[in-house]
Amino acid sequence: ENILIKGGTVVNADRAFKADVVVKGGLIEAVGPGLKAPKGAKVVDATGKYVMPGGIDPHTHLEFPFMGQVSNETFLSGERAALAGGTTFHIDFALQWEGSLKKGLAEWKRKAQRAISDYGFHMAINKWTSETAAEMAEMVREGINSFKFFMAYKGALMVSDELFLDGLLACKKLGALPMVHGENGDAIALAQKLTIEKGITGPEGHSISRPSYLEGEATGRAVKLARLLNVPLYVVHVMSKDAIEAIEEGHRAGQRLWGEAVAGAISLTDEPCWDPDFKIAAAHVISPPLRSREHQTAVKAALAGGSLQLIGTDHCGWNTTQKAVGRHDFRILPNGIHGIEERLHTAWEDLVNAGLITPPDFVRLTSAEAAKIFNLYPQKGVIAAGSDADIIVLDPSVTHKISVATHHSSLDMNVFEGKTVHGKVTTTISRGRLAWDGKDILLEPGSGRYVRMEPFAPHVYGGLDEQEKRWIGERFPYGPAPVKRVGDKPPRDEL
Ligand SMILES: NC(=O)NCCC(=O)O
Ligand SMILES: [Zn+2]
Repeated sequence: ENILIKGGTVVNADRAFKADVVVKGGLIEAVGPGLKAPKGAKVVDATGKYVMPGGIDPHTHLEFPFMGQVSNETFLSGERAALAGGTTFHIDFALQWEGSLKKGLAEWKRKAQRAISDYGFHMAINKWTSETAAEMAEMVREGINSFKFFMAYKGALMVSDELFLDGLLACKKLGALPMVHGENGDAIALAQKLTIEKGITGPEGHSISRPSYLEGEATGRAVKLARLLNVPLYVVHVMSKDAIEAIEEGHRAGQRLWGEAVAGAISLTDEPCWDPDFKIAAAHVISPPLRSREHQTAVKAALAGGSLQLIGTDHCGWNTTQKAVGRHDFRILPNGIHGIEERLHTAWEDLVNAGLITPPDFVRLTSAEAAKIFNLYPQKGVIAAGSDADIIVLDPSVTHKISVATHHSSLDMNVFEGKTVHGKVTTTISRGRLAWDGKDILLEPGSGRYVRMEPFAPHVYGGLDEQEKRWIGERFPYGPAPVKRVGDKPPRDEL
């Protein structure tokens, strides 16, 4: 498909400028003023609109097997929702399967057979076997450059500090990025038991038993363990002031450290978890939990100020019947909320329209930074000649209300129900294909593509070797050489 996008304002992470964009053969062919339409090209009129790189969602769980069920949102329905909301690439979390990473990857490739957009995988590790380090290397050869470790979910996905440390070292050797879910799983398991014993069994018990300081504690621990080994670290779904402070402390210590906010934490609070209607309360259960307005304000300030660097969703879509399993015990209520379709619209409303960030900041937070971290830049995350033609057109003058009645997700609830947003994605182009025309999704099931992500992303690992060669003392306790003391005999090989 050849496409000319005419008359818009192109927004990249560094600047916004008036330009046309020509798309040919799945790539952006040219960006500049007064471009001519190639033969047979569709013309998209972007006058008065923003032309931006498609959204990259670094955190999704489609068809996620978790807490005894499989989340309802599939690759097909989830990507339809994503494209309608302007997200053209997402990274889904494959899980180690029966102890094997290879089996996990095969299982997630099977799930993605009906995909329609570009996607990639992270791999989560929860067991360390004699095969794990070798399998991690094999995953990197397969195009996975990030591994996730859960400090929460005791008895299921939770890892010990020992496993996490092994994982950090293995990641560093491979040039892969470790990711961490920071919540203290042991303490939460006990707090859950005590909450149930008090007679609190509903969704509010989920929030009560997961206080923000347990998120802060685990995030701080993860940050310090990464500091000990000098390994870059990515903290997923930061929900609290406490976790932000732990990340800021790591930044002050000079660590390579990224913090991800999720759409829900920017636009929602935990108040609905106390709603008398179980359906509404249950729909808002996610881990770490949504929090009070004070924490929401801190998350937005951290995105505006630079302590958090990107926005994902943690999209994990459960239907009300699936959530209903936890009606009398929040410990078995499937955790997770959605956002893959809403993320760009809600972030535009609550960050750009609210005057907290500029349109280029928006592109950095929703697309460019993720592309850099996961080593896809400038293939993705920028409107430039030679880049993948993953493009959105956003009309800032269109107002709409988010609703289950109009969303494209397969879910029967919407946690953003009734929210009015100013600005709408009217066109989405996925790898040069017109994917969304403001009314319909135009792509065929199975036309999606797995995208490899190579290790040693310059944005993450660039210069680390040189840094370590030069470090002495506290920040690099293993070198550069032991102190030679008076009276010590030289080692044998020096005699
Ligand atoms: N976040 C959540 O509640 N569900 C998905 C699993 C995870 O990311 O922790
Ligand atoms: Zn997640």
